[in-house]
Amino acid sequence: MTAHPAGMTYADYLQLPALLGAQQPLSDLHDEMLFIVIHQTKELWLKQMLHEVGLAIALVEADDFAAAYKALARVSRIQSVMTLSWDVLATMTPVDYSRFRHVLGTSSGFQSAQFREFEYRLGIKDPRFLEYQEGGSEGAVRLKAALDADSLWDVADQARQRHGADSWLAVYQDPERWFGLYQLAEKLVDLDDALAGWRHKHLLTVERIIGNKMGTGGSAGASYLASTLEKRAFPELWSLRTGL
Ligand code: HEM
Ligand SMILES: N[C@@H](CC(=O)c1ccccc1NC=O)C(=O)O
Repeated sequence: MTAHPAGMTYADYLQLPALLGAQQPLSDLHDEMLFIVIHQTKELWLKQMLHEVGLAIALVEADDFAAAYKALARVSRIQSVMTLSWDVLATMTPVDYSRFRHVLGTSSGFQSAQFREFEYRLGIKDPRFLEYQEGGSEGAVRLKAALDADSLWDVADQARQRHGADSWLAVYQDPERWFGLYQLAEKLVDLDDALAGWRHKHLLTVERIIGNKMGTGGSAGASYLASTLEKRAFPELWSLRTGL
């Protein structure tokens, strides 16, 4: 219900009845609440990061680099918070988790449409992950749109060409000349760096909590997650460094 601003309360504005009514553990075990809260928080932060990345893409297309840096700097700060939150989850012991893990069934992080949309919007586009979404669902529709749209990498690379820089290597060889592009590229590296840091903490936390058990989503578990550590949204910005 939307209240008139004069009668607006904290709970109305933040829709707390809906938000705080959405934690419904399926077991009566204490730690399942933590598991739900961590994951819901992560989905909220992903929502905010997608909001910022969408803005950054439009700003880079409009050649407003300074405003784009601001949105991207916010994304990397949110990524830091997400990476730190693994330490909260790691207070859950293997036995605590194993007691309610069965309620999860075959659900898993593979099905996080927003995580995949974030990867797609940056430029990590593996269409196989579309299969994990239920056909016609909001997640599936958004994910398909993200797969087809220009990514942050696409628009950054178009900006480089528009400004007449021969290559990203040339930008890094003369950062003063290409200052706007150089700063933009370093913001992209910050995002990729933070994403790899998040993946690494996920792997360590998983090893700590389930060892080498298989994942509920059907993967081999820790060894699958280890294979994702090599993923980069902006591989060219990493490889060019060898030539500097
Ligand atoms: C006890 C805690 C957790 C365990 C044991 C765990 C385990 C796993 C495993 C084994 C996978 C591979 C898919 C599968 O076979 O299930 C996976 C994927 C994933 N998990 Fe977790 N996870 C945990 C917590 C989290 C949390 C807190 C988040 C988010 C903040 C998360 C996000 C994801 C994402 C996004 C994927 C897909 C990764 C990719 O394909 O690159 N997981 N997780
Ligand atoms: N894949 C995890 C389960 C899991 O973590 C999960 C289950 C349901 C909702 C979110 C989850 N988080 C990320 O994988 C496991 O194998 O135990």
